[in-house]
Amino acid sequence: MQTNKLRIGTRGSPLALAQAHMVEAALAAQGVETDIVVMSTAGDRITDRPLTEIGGKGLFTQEIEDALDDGRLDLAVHSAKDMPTALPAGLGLAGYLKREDVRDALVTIDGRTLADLPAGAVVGTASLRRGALLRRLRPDLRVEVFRGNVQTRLAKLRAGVVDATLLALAGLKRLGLEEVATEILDVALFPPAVGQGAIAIETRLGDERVARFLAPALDGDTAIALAAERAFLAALDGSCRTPIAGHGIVEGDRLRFRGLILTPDGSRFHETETETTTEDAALTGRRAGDLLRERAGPGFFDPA
Ligand SMILES: NCc1[nH]cc(CCC(=O)O)c1CC(=O)O
Repeated sequence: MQTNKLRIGTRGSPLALAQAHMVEAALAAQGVETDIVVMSTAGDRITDRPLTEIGGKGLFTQEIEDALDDGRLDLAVHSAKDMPTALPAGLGLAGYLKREDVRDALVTIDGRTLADLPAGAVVGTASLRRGALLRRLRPDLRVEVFRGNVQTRLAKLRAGVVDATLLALAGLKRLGLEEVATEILDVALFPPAVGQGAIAIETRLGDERVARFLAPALDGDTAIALAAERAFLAALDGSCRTPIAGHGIVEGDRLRFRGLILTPDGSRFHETETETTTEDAALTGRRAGDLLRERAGPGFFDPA
């Protein structure tokens, strides 16, 4: 028998599942029935090497996108932060749920804040951006590569493998773990990754049926901010090897955008801040990216 349920593809981590359930709930609110299909990706299976070594962001999306492309799925739910700027032919981001808090949180076991951590304390993070921002503020700390999903990282922290870790507050909130955050870091000091806090919904381009069902669940301001941020990332040709932060804030018909690139050791950085109309979001992001690339000059991202 033919079923009209929409099939939602997701990774199987607790955070991915929580996010898929949020999309499911948004669709259920309009009477749209769904099935959640859990898929494993290369990024989930390879957990013993830094992501930069295995080769990029598509790692967490390939298997899901293949299933979307050949019709086994109708939509896929992702953390916007984990989505490459270029998607496979025939697929696109239909939009985003309303964005959660974009900030990073420091987590320590004993309640010490970033300022309280002693010299030499070990901070685990897999993110080049967090590592570079951390080194810029506290060059006396030791930053170590630290992978695994949110629960795995918290378990390593409790086991004493590291003294502290940095996680997206959005993820902690969605997992009901907000209270583990020791310190919520200000965006001025710790600007977020492009897309942080936003849940992206990927669909087949031209699938009008799915687009119609999704439309009421999507948030316009989030889409504007993300258009600027993702254009910024694309202009910088941002790979996993580049510490980049980009943050768009929409207020009425105005968009404020801040972009930052750093060397991995945090010693050098270039930053830009602009305000434009929301209509120019993608252009604003692209110009900011071009500007920083030009200012940084060739070689900025190449390890010396
Ligand atoms: N790369 C993993 C990832 N992708 C999205 C989030 C958090 C949720 C979000 O940013 O929406 C996380 C975990 C983290 O950074 O702590």
